Amino acid sequence: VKRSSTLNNNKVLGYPISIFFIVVNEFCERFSYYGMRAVLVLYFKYFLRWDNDLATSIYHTFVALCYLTPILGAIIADSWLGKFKTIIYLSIVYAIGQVTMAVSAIHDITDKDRDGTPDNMTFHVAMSMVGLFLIALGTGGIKPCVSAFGGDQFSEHQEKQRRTFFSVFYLCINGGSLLSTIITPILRAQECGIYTQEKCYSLAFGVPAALMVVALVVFIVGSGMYYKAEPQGNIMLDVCKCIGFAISNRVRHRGKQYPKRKHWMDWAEDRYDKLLIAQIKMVLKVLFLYIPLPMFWTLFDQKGSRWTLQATTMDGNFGALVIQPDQMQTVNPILILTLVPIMDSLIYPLIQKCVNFTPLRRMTVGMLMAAIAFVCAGLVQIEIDKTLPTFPSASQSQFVNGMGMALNVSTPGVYVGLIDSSYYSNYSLVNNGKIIFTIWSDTQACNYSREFGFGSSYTFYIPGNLVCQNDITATEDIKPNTAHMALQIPQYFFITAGEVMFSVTGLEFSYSQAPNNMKAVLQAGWLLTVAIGNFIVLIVAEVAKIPEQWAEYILFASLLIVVCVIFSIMAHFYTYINPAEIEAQFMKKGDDNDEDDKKQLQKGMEMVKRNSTGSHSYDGDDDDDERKKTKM
Ligand SMILES: CC(C)C[C@H](NC(=O)[C@@H](N)CC(C)C)C(=O)O
Repeated sequence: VKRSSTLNNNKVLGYPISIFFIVVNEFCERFSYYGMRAVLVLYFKYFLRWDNDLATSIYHTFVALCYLTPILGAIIADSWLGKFKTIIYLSIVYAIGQVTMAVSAIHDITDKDRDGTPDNMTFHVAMSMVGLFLIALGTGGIKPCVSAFGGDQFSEHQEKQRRTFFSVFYLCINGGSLLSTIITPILRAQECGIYTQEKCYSLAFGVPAALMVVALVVFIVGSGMYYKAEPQGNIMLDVCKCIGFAISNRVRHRGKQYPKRKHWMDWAEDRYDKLLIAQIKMVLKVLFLYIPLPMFWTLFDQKGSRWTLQATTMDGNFGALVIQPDQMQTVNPILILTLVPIMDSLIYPLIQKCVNFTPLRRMTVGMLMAAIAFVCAGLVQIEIDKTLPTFPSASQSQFVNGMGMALNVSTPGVYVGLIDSSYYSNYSLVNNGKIIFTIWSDTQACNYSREFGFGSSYTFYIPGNLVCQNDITATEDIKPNTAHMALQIPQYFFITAGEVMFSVTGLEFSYSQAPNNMKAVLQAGWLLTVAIGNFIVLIVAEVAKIPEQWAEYILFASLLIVVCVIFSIMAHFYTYINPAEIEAQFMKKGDDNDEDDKKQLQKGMEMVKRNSTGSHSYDGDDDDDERKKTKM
């Protein structure tokens, strides 16, 4: 009741103006986050000089932390500061973190001997770690609050608009991330510096830092237009105490002499408010439903690891466009930008005409799509395996020096090294396309050029009487990749279609099914499934150790199908609720006399009980009156 009366009336096309500031804020924040993340591993490797393993471990730890901190942000928002203030304060922390990263990447700060490399690496490492910690705290902390705060701007009867908002919100996430993952690698490739010119990581981190400041400013500008729900005390502490009491009370009253209660949480009724118990029941029902969900993210997040590695064994030549393996990941946000509007305006309404395509059904189909994507990945892997020998590592080449003197070999960006007489160089990694090597000794120098295909590997024999281009013979150790990267498009299509059905729907579902005072907490619970999904990738990759990559893809697909079946059974027994209506039954308590109180409480409890036994179903209709009839 309070909510509809305090929502401001500034609307455009039926949408509150305030959401404009929220979606722009999300666009800039995601630009900041994904832009920084895009160059992070390279920064670890080439600036901090870490090896691949350390760089990868710290990167994944950082990503996992970003999905664990939402719990903290949600607790602060729902129990203490409210969403608005939490977003402001944690955005400041976030922006400081981004600026810290940008400063940590200025090599000149400690480059006393001015040779282009930092002299006090401990300083840069320490600053980077502090920066990353603040970013994880900020980005994770605000994430559940921003989406829930956006949802708060709609009144109860604006269910359709709220659903569209979550779709637009998702578009902004992907628009921001797409733009930044294109821009920051370009910035990183620039050279900058005061004393010496080096790869410009400070600019690649600085622009995301600036965008985070813009995100904060935009959010503050909208301040006067937001509906700001007040936090209702330390709700999480109350929830924990209430659950604890219900369990201990149940254990204390084990005997047959004690009458059974319908729900184990009802054992808390002796001490706790019935409204709180009803709200906890709503949250627990949704959290229970979340249990199988991490498996979806386990598959989804392998786009950035396994699928990118798969792309390294493929041919990225698209004619006018040459795609690098890690650039294939941009197919996901590009497809999101196309698929979300198509799904919302065409596919969902069409399916809705034939079946009641409820949120949980959409999520189930989304999981199946992800499983199909991994079957596609497995099939592509089988194709690739037909074309791949096992030795040596792809995209590398070596030189064998047949001359009577030591030789130096280099190409722009790669110094193959000094090769002793009658000895061979290490394998060096070079780009695809035409590469010109400069070979020089004490007495002569020459250029040798050659076309390199994706993933190919060569050994070059430099004869004793080197004149150059025509004298060097090459053996092809590994043929160029022949499986084309376009083969990955179907798997990207399915995983992204799955993401739209699963993730966009899940975001809105988590909001709509949460009681008013725990909206951010449930959003954080949703994000926790992403964090757990990422840990499962690490565990399965470590434990399973499947020698054939295609078999690993099929294993993941099969696991998701099993989980999907379990989820669909659980979803079958879930009944959609309208938390506000249930809460309203309890809220009336203060207004009515005791007798009415009892009736209202009885009615509210009945409602929760009916809902928990699964006697009602979600009706995809957006008409408010109709919705009330079928849902309640
Ligand atoms: C919960 C997140 C995984 C959801 C969302 N991610 C996406 O929308 C991805 N399609 C982005 C892509 C660039 C990986 C997010 O909030 O970042």
